[in-house]
Amino acid sequence: MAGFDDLASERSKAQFDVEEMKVIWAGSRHTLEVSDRISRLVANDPVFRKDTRTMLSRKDLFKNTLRKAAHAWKRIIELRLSEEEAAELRFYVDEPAFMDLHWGMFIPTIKGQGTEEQQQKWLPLAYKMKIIGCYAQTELGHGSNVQGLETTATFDPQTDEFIIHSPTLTSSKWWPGGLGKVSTHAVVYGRLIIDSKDYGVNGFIVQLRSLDDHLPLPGITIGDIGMKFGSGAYNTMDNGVLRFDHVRIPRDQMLMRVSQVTREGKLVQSNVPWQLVYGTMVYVRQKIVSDASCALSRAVCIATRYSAVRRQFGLQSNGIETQVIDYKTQQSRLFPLLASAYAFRFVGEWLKWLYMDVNQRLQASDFSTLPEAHACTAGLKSLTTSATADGIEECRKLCGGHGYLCSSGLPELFAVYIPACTYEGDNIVLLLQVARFLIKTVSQLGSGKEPVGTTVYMGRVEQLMQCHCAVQKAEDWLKPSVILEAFEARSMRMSVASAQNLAKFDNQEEGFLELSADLVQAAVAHCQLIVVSKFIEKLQQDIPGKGVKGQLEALCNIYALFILHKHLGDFLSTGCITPKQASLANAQLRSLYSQVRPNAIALVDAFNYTDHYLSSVLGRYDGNVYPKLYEEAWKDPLNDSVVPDGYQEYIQPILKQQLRNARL
Ligand SMILES: CCCCCCCCCC/C=C\CCCCC/C=C/C(=O)SCCNC(=O)CCNC(=O)[C@H](O)C(C)(C)COP(=O)(O)OP(=O)(O)OC[C@H]1O[C@@H](n2cnc3c(N)ncnc32)[C@H](O)[C@@H]1OP(=O)(O)O
Ligand SMILES: Cc1cc2nc3c(=O)[nH]c(=O)nc-3n(C[C@H](O)[C@H](O)[C@H](O)COP(=O)(O)OP(=O)(O)OC[C@H]3O[C@@H](n4cnc5c(N)ncnc54)[C@H](O)[C@@H]3O)c2cc1C
Repeated sequence: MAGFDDLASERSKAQFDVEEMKVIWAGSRHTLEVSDRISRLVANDPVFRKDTRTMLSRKDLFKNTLRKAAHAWKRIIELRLSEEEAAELRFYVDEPAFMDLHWGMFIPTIKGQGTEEQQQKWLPLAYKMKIIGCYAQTELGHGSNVQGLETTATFDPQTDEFIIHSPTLTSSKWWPGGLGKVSTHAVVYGRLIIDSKDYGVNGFIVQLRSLDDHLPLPGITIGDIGMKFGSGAYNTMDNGVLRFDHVRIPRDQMLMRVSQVTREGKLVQSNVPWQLVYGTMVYVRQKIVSDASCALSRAVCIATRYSAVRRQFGLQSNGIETQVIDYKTQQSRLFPLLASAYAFRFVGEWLKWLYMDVNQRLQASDFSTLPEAHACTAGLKSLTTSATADGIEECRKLCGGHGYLCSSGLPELFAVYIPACTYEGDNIVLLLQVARFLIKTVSQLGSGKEPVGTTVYMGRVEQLMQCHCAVQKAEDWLKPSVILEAFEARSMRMSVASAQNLAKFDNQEEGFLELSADLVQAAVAHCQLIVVSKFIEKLQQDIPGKGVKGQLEALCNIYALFILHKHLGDFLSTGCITPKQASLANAQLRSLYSQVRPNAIALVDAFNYTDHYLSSVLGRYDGNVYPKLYEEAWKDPLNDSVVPDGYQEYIQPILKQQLRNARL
């Protein structure tokens, strides 16, 4: 049987220790053990089946999600799972649901923006799921522009309460996940008004529904905002609409870590920067970067396995056609995505560390690294989600016609993933934040304030503005120092050029708007440098296992040279490399593809995904694609009857020419 033999033979060709690569991918032996155990637990539980998801009506789909969420919670309690194991279980259940927002945003917001007392009051309730919360920031009229939110929270000194109100239609909360049908509580972002004075946006804990009968509390109008892109996909989530009509909450339900309102109605600022009100977004953006490597690797795993099973043209002497993975065009589209999945994994790991480091500093009242953390999370969220969304679609095309079938798993993965380019900050809006940070850094060069963190390279501005790439032969592109210098010089020169162009404007804000398309490109260049440099740093660690390091080096070089090839215009126009060096990079890339080719299947096996998680007939571990595709087709409800419903009303009259006769 084609698929079985092909994948078995591919696996036997691997030149590295797959089990050790699994550890590298997972992050540690411990994480691998947990994710392996929990993914199998989910895969073997019939309640977590997901093969009918794309065929259910919205109501049935949603109820099924509720059933799975309740079952997941039951299993978490029964098995006494740790926080880490519970998070893995929710991940492998693989269905966007209110739980994501409760655990992923509501709880972190209370932890990050609540005082000690507020945490003590609310967190135990939330941890035990006695209340279910969501994150209600975006409104019908404003999402990106958080300072433009219109919901008001007016302090009433008579009663020691805030009055939460939606003064306009556009102030309706719109989009929050989990809000539409499930959440009992929300962190609501609104304008703090004291004595008619507007103190800007803050977070408030508001109860939305009765804990007895789930009905909305007085003054609250609430519902789901309707069907979203694709079948199944994100429609398991109840993204909601919410309006307040003078709803009163006690004063102590304003999240008061950043600023406090006293009983007398005085606003007291604590020593933490006001930007901490935006802290949950930084936390989630960091998570989204790790999630990007999961979504991309999932699509790549499907496309790689299928490319080894699928054969087209080129009869060989043994009468067998060529595996499509052997076509150079297939490799040049697929292997950069494989390399990107690994690159995003490692930059995600680093970003997690950076976030923890910033958090520890914040506890010790050191706020110095917050701007860098904001820029890195915003930029990398944008870079990785855009590349992943495009990458999933490319994987669909790599699978030819069968990739368009829901049973390939790719259409739903694409539909569920693409909003990541929008939620937690539109990707362009976020890159503009990075650009502001870069322009600020460039403007401070020479002022005595040394660039820090990921902008340290900018301290070598003179060298980077003048350096010439030393590549003379294709293999020179394999040297990490050569790659790093080219990426640093490109980023430096693009930022400096943007800053110089900006300086020509009398009004900096106007200049920023006028040059924003170029500024976005400079931000992308900086973020790509971060990804490349973190991959290179990873390779400097001790990497055990036969051949593992060699494979990762090849992937790192593929990622870097692919980006160089894709953005050749930047590298050439800034004079970082010559056209001859560009063509040597291309030759090296081709040679790297040949190096990865025999290891491709093993490199995707190292993700350690179960067939349940992949939910793809094309990506099956055993490669048994054709019989399963055939089998899946017959499961479609349209095939329940041989003659379709509607035959007599709509097909028969055409065939019998009754319709034409009626018109004549
Ligand atoms: C097949 C089935 C598969 C199923 C898979 C299921 C898997 C599920 C896995 C899901 C994974 C993740 C789940 C995600 C769920 C997502 C739910 C979505 C939630 C949301 O979207 S919540 C809403 C998010 N909203 C936004 O992000 C809004 C974006 N806008 C902003 O962030 C800001 O308004 C702004 C930054 C764009 C601008 O703000 P503004 O106040 O105008 O500020 P500026 O004037 O520009 O800046 C002022 C200074 O503040 C600094 N700053 C800005 N932001 C921050 C920050 N966050 N932290 C620190 N500092 C910040 C800025 O740099 C300026 O500083 P300066 O004065 O220059 O020094
Ligand atoms: C599936 C999904 C789940 C979500 N979940 C939540 C949730 O749980 N809680 C919550 O509060 N919100 C949630 N959101 C809302 C989400 O955070 C916002 O949609 C997002 O921040 C983008 O804001 P917007 O919709 O206002 O886009 P807009 O800002 O209106 O963007 C429209 C266009 O304008 C451009 N644009 C906007 N501003 C600028 C600028 N300054 N310069 C240049 N171009 C600009 C953008 O690039 C984009 O092309 C969710 C959204 C989705 C799609």
